[in-house]
Amino acid sequence: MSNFLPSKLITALKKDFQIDEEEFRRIHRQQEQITSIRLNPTKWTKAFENKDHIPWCPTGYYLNERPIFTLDPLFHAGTYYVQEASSMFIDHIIRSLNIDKKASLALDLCAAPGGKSTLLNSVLHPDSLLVSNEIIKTRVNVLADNLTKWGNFNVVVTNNDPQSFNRLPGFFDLMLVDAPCSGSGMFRKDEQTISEWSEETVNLCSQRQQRILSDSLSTLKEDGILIYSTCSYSIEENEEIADWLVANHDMQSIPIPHDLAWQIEETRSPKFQCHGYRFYPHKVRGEGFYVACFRKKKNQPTFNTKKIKIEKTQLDKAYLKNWIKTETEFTGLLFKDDILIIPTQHELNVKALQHVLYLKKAGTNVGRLTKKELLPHHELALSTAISNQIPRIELSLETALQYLRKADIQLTTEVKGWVLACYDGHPLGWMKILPNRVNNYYPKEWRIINL
Ligand SMILES: C[S@@+](CC[C@H](N)C(=O)[O-])C[C@H]1O[C@@H](n2cnc3c(N)ncnc32)[C@H](O)[C@@H]1O
Repeated sequence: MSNFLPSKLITALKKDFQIDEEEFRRIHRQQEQITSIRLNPTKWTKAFENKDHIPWCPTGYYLNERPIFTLDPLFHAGTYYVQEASSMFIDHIIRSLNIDKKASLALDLCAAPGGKSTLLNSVLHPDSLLVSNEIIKTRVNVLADNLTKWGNFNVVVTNNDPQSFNRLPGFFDLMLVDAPCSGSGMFRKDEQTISEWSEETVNLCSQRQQRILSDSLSTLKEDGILIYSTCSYSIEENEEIADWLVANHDMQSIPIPHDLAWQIEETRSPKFQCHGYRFYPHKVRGEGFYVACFRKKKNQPTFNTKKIKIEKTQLDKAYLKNWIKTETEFTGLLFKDDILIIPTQHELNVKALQHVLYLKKAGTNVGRLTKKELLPHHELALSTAISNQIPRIELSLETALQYLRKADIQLTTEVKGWVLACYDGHPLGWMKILPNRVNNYYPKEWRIINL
């Protein structure tokens, strides 16, 4: 593969960053596949104990081989996310800037499929609200599904153009822009990115990155933090964007303290000496990645939430008490016939978002009220807010896979009615146990096929 690495990129990397060409080519020749996962702290599993830790992320682990994740029920239960190791450095950034110490309103602007959103959702303070946005309609479903599996209800998924966030000036404390890029950092994982790489693509990506940022930066509060990242090696998409942010948007670069033994390269941008962090696969156990942090110094008028009307919800909370953990502070909203729960302290924020954006998902969908009963939603089964009083049935690996294929299940049990199908203690979804059969309520569109 290394012979095909674009020579123009290598020449630029040698000139601008003095990379070791031999080592860079050698690592691309090796075709080593690094597999890494990040555990969900609210759905802890011991299945990966004794694996190597990713040094910059306490919940990140390297696996020795790549299992078929689709055949692992714990994957479907949301106990971990398969994520490239370098990008887990965002966990370290949040902790070293103490962003996790207090509740924040956070926006992940380019969020699908949800790797960094699930990370933010875990590392931010639990009283935070995360808004995960994806512009491309066909990619929003996978983002919403991954956040549903992750299980927290302090999340909203939106499907909007970055420009739409101008309608919420000065709203967010934290904004992550993991921008679409030329993808050279993924050369080892995806050979197609090599043939698609050109200087022209790099320049187009750089223009698009500027457009995305200038279209949306007004939504960040004064003194709010911007984390900007790409999986590109090109200076035009990284350090030059950092300079452009300082020159045009009053952003101030923030250094990130880190352990030198991690072999992450700290760079300085050509004009304003902005701090940036580069991950090279011949130096770290991970793929190519760039990240930089900024504080917004510009005076920024803020969105007036007083404009938002809160209508009294008609929901009788007592009706939900058997389904939701007693300690959960939630507000129930009626959306069409479904009941959604969101954290009480974010009711106004969710209403503000609903006012100006297209919401694909808000909080946890608990289910639908029929005349006779609550028909529980799949989101509730995977939610960390679900009551511990709901009956659970532990399935063997074989039966769990049958369940996930939405096949018929045979069970011998005294329990009747709505039951959580569990694997290794973690809910996978609903079953309804009737006198003569078990109804499998795993969503059709989620079922495992062809395996
Ligand atoms: C690098 S990927 C994001 C990966 C994601 N943050 C994660 O960790 O799983 C970039 C995302 O930006 C989206 N995107 C593409 N063009 C965009 C645009 N013009 N404005 C905003 N987002 C865009 C892509 O659809 C893609 O989902």
